[in-house]
Amino acid sequence: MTTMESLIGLVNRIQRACTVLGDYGGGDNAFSSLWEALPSVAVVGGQSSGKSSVLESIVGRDFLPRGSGIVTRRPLVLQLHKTDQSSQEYAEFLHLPKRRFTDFAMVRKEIQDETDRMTGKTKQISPVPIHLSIYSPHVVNLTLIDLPGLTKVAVEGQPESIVQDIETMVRSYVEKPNCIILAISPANQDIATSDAIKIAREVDPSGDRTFGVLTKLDLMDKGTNALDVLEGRSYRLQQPWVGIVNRSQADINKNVDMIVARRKEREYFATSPDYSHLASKMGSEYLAKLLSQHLESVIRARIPSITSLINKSIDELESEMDHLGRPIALDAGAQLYTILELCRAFDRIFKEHLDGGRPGGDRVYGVFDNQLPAALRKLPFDRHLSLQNVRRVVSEADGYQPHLIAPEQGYRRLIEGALNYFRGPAEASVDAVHFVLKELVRKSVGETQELKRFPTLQAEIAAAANEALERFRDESKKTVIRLVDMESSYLTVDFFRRLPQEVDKGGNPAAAAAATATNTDRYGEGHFRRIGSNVSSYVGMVSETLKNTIPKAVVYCQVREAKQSLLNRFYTLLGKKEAKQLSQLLDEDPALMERRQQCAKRLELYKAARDEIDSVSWAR
Ligand SMILES: Nc1nc2c(ncn2[C@@H]2O[C@H](COP(=O)(O)OP(=O)(O)OP(=O)(O)O)[C@@H](O)[C@H]2O)c(=O)[nH]1
Repeated sequence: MTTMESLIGLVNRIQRACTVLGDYGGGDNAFSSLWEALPSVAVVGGQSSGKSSVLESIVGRDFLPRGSGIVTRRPLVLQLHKTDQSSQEYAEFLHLPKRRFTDFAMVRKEIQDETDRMTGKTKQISPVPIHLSIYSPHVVNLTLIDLPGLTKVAVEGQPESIVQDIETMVRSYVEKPNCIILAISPANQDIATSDAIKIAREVDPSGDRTFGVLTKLDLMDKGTNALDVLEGRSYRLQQPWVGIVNRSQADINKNVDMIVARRKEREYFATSPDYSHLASKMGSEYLAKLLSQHLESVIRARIPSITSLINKSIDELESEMDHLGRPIALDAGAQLYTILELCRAFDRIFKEHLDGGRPGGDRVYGVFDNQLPAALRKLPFDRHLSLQNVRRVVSEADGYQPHLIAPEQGYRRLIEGALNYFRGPAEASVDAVHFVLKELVRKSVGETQELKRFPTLQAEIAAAANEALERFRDESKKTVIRLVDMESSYLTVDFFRRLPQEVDKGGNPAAAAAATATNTDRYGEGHFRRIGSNVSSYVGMVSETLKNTIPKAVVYCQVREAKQSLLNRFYTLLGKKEAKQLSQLLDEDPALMERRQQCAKRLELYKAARDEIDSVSWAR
């Protein structure tokens, strides 16, 4: 069953949590304010209009600082908690959580001291509220915010801006649509000149959330009364006006007890010829009940939207926390674990690029399918196997004794010379794949969201990956060059055995004729052209082979290694690092740390608020 206590108590607790976490109205906060979503009652009025007196008579205790000039210089959030009839009255400040004040003179002193702590002993003001809770059987559950009194002139020792500063602070509270305005005006002044009504009218023109309170009824000139105001004829509000008779200065000086004062106030209204017909709706006790009931109904109406604000904020904050990353542990083991997790996250993305799922891996195949064959086609074999060159190479190989049947040495030299050309495309394929892999590392580092918060580690992983790729490239180059060298070191015997001499044996007359011609033409142009063409077909065959084996070597040495052991060496080095070096790797951007801290604080606040709401069972 929802009770007034539980609803107002709930808002009290959320307000306290807000203040602890630096979220209060008028504060400069980058986040949407939960405080602002909560209903509150702000006491507004000109200096000496009787604000403190009203507050004290609602509480039934003297506890507010008194003095001339500006006394209330910080907002005072006064939370009243009704306790069992038998329990002792005490007060507690949020900034002094373990101390219970039973002497209300000490409460007054602490308000003064705490004000001075924030503003110095100057007459400056501060928007940071002081939170005071009063637990008493004589109060109703209610939260009131006492604000500095509106003034028209700065007094000695105050900056000229004070008049405006106070108004700005008061306005920052009362302009919030959730703020109930307790507008205090003295009855011995023309209502048209009331500071409280003036500001209330500006921020709440319809008068929905303004409660007009008329103090000092007893000080009105004889023969006059405030019925025009109290009955709503002078200035109409949606809520009823409440008249009050507080203790006079003389009563205060005589230390007239609050309980006595309340009784006297009741008697005043009961016996007053002007107001006795309104007696049941006048006085500070009635005002307290009225406010409490109103606050309760406002809170009840606001709960669904507060709940949805809280849930929405929690979702937003959690997703922001996920984005920012959770805080890092301090011990070396946990740090190493975090680093390894981050490395793995990067590695996973890198592999996705290679295996598909993310783009880029296909460019490796592009190297094998386009670049390598194109480079092979462009090799200058025509020049190398031109008639002129063939003749020159063969002759040089023969020396003083020209070859008799076939130029074995000449063939070898021509073939070796041609095969040498394959080194270029082989190495170029290695380099091309290297650059594809390097680019994928760069992309993967950028795409690893988790790494964004650790610029140092990000750079180290990129460096380690690139260094590994360099090693794989060296190994790959050695392997492909070896493939080319292997082709030179042992020629395919079958190929030569199948050359035209063998064709002769087939008994083909045309071939036989050609063979005869070969003999006659042995050292002529045709002879060298045939040598060139034989070498060319041999080289063509080797080219086909290499077109297949170079990709195999490149994938084996670079792509496969990158997939399997890109960060292996880095892992080994990590294992040898000391705690300090590990935490250096997890060095975060300070702005990010700050943002996370703020987010975490907020999240804590909203979760606490959600728990508070959950803990109250609502009557639907
Ligand atoms: N007789 C009589 N005196 C009152 C009444 N209300 C306030 N006073 C006196 O008016 C003076 C000012 O009252 P406060 O309650 O201090 O007024 P305030 O608005 O809090 O003043 P500041 O804190 O200075 O802005 C005190 O001397 C009170 O005793 C009232 O209803 N009747």
